[in-house]
Amino acid sequence: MKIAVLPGDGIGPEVTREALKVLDALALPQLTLFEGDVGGIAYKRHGHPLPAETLEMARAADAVLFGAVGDPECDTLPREYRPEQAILGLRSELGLFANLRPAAGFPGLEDLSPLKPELARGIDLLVVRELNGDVYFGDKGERDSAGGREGWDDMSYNEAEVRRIAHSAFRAAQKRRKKLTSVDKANVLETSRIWRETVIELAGEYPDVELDHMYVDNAAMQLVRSPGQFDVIVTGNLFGDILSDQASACVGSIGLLASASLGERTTEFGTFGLYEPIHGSAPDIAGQGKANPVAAILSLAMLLRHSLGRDADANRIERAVAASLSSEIRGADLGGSASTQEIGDAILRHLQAIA
Ligand SMILES: NC(=O)c1ccc[n+]([C@@H]2O[C@H](COP(=O)([O-])OP(=O)(O)OC[C@H]3O[C@@H](n4cnc5c(N)ncnc54)[C@H](O)[C@@H]3O)[C@@H](O)[C@H]2O)c1
Ligand SMILES: CC(C)[C@H](C(=O)O)[C@@H](O)C(=O)O
Ligand SMILES: [Mg+2]
Repeated sequence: MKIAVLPGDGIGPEVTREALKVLDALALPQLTLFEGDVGGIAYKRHGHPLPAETLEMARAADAVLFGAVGDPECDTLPREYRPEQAILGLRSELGLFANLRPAAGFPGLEDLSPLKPELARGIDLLVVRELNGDVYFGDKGERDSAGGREGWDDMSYNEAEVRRIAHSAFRAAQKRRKKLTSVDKANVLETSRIWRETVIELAGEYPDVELDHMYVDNAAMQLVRSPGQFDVIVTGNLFGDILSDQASACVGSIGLLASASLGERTTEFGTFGLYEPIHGSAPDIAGQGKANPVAAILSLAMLLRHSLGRDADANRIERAVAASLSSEIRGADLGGSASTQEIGDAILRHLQAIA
């Protein structure tokens, strides 16, 4: 089993270190780790945020464990050299079109959510975010206009792109509470009209799944008003990015939510994938030991489940995280004072107790 570890920038290396501690404690046989540079650190060391050797390392692995990219010192570079291009490049080069972002309330954290505790307790949803298309990957640029410099980004989705992510979402719903909400802006966008019509066409193949549609503005509102109504949400790249950060705040902190990015490639043990927290490099707290490593540790659990076929280990990690959170060892993001390392150590202790 080969895992490519790409810690990246800012808090990426800090949270990835804690995830690797947990992985180490599992003492998996025949596991090889490869570590590569990605993001701002890769630009500074190799002149490119996604060096060819990093991409090759990712390709050759069964799974990629990714930290975060983003470095304020790189913000004024031409777009192709900016750290964020590295994660976009990995997602598209590796064909990872389905981004699963689960958000569920943790016992003991209800009072830390900005929502009423009874609402926070009811959150158990999965955002299935399309990851290879939309306005992220359309043509873009800058041109002159009567109003001065004008930036433009093409937004598009074709039927094939919608179909493959919709299949992923319907299948995910079948394994959960069988309810799928497709989120779009079909009252305004042609992209969304094709999206909605294509999802409806596919629904006939999944008669056991209840499908509804919601405009994204309403979805953002419903997510804070009554999040318990959602089971699986399927949406495009941009809307999924925004709604998943919002869902994380409803649960309690962006430091809690993990993600899996999957495509069609399978490995000897499962599905090839890239696993990362939904948060970024958090330059405002980097290097201070304040980052919550839970999202990174839960991303490792998703890696074990989807790419390495190790469900029991994944479940054990998830139980250890839940136990640790309810034991009130929490970081600054959750009103506590535990450091990144102390949170990792606490999870490790719970993991060993669960064995
Ligand atoms: N997948 C990725 O690598 C990824 C994702 C999002 C943002 N980014 C990049 O990260 C940089 C910073 O972006 P941003 O500030 O908008 O988003 P961010 O997610 O990095 O941070 C948003 C806020 O949440 C806090 N936060 C994030 N993760 C946390 C954690 N684990 N524990 C405690 N607090 C945490 C931060 O301190 C900050 O106040 C930018 O360069 C951005 O492009 C990268
Ligand atoms: C850094 C950025 C390109 C990325 C995205 O928008 O997909 C991030 O916000 C995320 O959620 O993974
Ligand atoms: Mg995001």
